[in-house]
Amino acid sequence: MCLQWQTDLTQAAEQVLKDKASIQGIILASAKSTFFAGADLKGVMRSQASDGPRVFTEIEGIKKAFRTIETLGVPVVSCLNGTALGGGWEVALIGHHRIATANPKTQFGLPEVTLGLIPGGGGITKMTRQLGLLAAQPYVLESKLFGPEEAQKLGLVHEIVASDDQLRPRALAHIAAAQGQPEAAQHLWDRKDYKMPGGTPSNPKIAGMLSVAPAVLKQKTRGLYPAPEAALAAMVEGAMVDFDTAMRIESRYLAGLMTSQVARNMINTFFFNMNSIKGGQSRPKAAPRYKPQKVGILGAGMMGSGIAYSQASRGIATVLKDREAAEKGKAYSHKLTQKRVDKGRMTADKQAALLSLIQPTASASDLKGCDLIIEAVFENRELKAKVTQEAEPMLAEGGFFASNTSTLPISGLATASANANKFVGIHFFSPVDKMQLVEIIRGAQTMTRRLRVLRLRAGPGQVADCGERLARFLYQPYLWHLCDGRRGMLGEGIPAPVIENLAMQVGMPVGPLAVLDETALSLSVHVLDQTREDFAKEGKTYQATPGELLVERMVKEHKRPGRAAGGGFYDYPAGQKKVLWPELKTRFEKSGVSYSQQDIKDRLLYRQAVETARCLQEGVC
Ligand SMILES: CCCCCCCCCCCCC[C@H](O)CC(=O)SCCNC(=O)CCNC(=O)[C@H](O)C(C)(C)COP(=O)(O)OP(=O)(O)OC[C@H]1O[C@@H](n2cnc3c(N)ncnc32)[C@H](O)[C@@H]1OP(=O)(O)O
Repeated sequence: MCLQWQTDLTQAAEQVLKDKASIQGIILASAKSTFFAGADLKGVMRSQASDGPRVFTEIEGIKKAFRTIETLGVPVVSCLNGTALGGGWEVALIGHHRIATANPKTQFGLPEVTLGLIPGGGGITKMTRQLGLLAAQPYVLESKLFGPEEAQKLGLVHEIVASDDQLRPRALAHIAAAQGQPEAAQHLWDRKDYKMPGGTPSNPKIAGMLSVAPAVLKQKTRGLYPAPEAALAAMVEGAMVDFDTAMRIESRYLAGLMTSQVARNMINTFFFNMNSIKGGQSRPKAAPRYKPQKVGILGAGMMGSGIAYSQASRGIATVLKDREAAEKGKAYSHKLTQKRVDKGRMTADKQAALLSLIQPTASASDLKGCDLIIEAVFENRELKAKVTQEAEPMLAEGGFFASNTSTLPISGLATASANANKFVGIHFFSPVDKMQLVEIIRGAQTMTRRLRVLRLRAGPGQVADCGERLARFLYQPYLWHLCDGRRGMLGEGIPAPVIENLAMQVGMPVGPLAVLDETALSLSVHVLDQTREDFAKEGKTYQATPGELLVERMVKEHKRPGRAAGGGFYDYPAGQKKVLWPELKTRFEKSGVSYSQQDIKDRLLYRQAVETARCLQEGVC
């Protein structure tokens, strides 16, 4: 929906109006494999708050042309050969009759709110009038997309054809059959006898539900996303007025959002940046994709067991080695898959096939022939060196070795390896089966080519390539510094519930103290001890931060090592929700400490911004 398209649309609408007498019907079709991708998001990115009035006029201009076509008095048929999203679906909705090609890859719907916008090209008004205020909500407020079959069930598509070449003949046949039938040239909502399915907001049942809808929505958005709130308002306000006024209400809300910083940020992040990542922007262009045939995992703790699951679920033969816990580690994959089997999301056969790929063992000789071995043992240099030296000789010709360490410098660990140039960090995140990020860390001697191959091999999702940043890694120091600031606040005497709640209010999924509990306070203390030792070896003294000292007290003095060990900043009563450890109040809170909620929010976010900028500066990609 770029400017050129807007001009062409206006001209086409003026033309059909002139030629009205000689037109029997109109076919909307696309010359591309995608039917229509909607508003020009690059154009939206360029808009500023001061463009509001102009954007409102543009939106209204587009909808006036839509209206000219759909109220001309002739049947309009949309031939949907492919995906129609956002403004693209709104174009499809001009048609009184919609025919789609059967294709499981085709997507229809209104993704606007995921981009900080609303379907203000008629999408809200028309979907609400077609489906009703309640049934339309998932499609408008939650951007639920749907394929041709679901569209047909919803009455949004009227015919499905097997192939694109059948679209035009079917459309022509429909137009021929519709001659002399005025209702075939009219939308449902333009008919005199139209009634909104389920009722309008004046219906007491609907009114009751609508009275709680803003609160329910706010619980989900925490008031941080303006688009879903605007979409709900446009739906409800629009349902109380005539069609044209409803369309204008939509346009007003959309113009405000389209020229907002929030929408620009969301479009940039969730569309353009995500597309670049998915398209492998930083991957080498020429290197072929590669999948290891056999992977060895050393250590069947929480991380090792999760990594074994992640490899096996991608069809990779996996050897899980642990002196005592290998069977237990494999049982973790059984537990994960059993939940899916129980819910009918996985067949028992598929579960059995996945589990058969995991070979638990206590013997290093079973690692023979692995083309990748990932060490995931306890964060202890001596232990890591020992298992590296034991396992490395088992690697297949050309194979390489990786450490899943989250805290220890790769170059240092690589000194235990006979092939430091084939030694890298592959850092998975906990819980491995859920977390998309995998961090690849180059040691000082890691061959770049090795790293490139690895980036194509790596785990579940996105990969960050970071050199050995600040002698630790990308995400870990990121989290470290963030959490350090936050636990430091607790040390200043700020009440723990205030820190946790304000973090959630700025958009974090859980509070920082909860995150620290998950990653284990004992791990932080272990790193602190190791850092002190490292400094001491160089004749220096490490000055621990207030945050580090607080966690050290939690672990060493109060015996609160974290969630896995039964409790940390939180208590975890069995079968109940976690609660903040009541003694935090007496041990850390300082009565009379003064703080501003806004300052705390800013501190939480500034730290994140500074760390992100530092990553960019250091070329992490
Ligand atoms: C001054 C302010 C200007 C104001 C403009 C006023 C316009 C007014 C319009 C108002 C009325 C309508 C309002 C409407 O309700 C709002 C919207 O429509 S929001 C947009 C909703 N659409 C989407 O979210 C779809 C986005 N696209 C996709 O999901 C996918 O591209 C696809 C359609 C599923 C196709 O996928 P693929 O085949 O894999 O193709 P690619 O994704 O690789 O895309 C190829 C290429 O095209 C670029 N591109 C795709 N869609 C858009 C887009 N909507 N805007 C801009 N560019 C788009 C994509 O980035 C790729 O580019 P490349 O990487 O090759 O450079």
